Amino acid sequence: MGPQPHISPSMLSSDFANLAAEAKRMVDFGADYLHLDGAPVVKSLRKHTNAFLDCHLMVSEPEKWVKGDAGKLIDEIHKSGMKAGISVKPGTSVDTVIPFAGKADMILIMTVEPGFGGQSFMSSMLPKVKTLREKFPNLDIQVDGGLSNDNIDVATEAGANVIVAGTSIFSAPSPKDVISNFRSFILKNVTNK
Ligand SMILES: O=C(CO)[C@@H](O)[C@H](O)COP(=O)(O)O
Repeated sequence: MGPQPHISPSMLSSDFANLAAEAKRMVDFGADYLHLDGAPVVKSLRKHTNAFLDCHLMVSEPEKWVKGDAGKLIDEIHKSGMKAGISVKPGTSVDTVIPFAGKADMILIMTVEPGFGGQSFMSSMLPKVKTLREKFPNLDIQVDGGLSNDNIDVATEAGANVIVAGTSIFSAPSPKDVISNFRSFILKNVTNK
């Protein structure tokens, strides 16, 4: 059996004035993780929802600011009791994260330029996912940006098992159905492949 499904609604698309309630609603709909951009949001949410907040500290673009020492940074994050992930933006080659994939708990392949929700999914990023999945059959591989029922098939066929989605979940008539659909594609194309 391969990596388990993890659906992670992006709270960037939630009602910020009711963040804790929104988070609880997503968990009730079946979310496994909550995706939060920015430390202040994490801090505020922790006050209310400690029980189900699974925190990954994502190291973005490691080669640009850690100068090749992302491995040490991952060790420090682990020592502090958190999981550590690494993310790569669309313009960055997947080769930059391969050296750290055995150490990191998760690799995030951005499928939009980071910044805001509602952008179009970049299918041209899927070869990066495929490369990682071929090399690391048990790795948690996350995709983030423009994910919806229209592209969950190709994203999971490439090997993604952690799905971040804002617009498609929060604007759906039934967020629960979207989360459940994402999960069934991951199970079929990754976990039970
Ligand atoms: O961090 C980001 C964008 O920078 C994402 O987490 C978005 O929030 C995803 O939103 P959708 O593309 O699913 O609307």
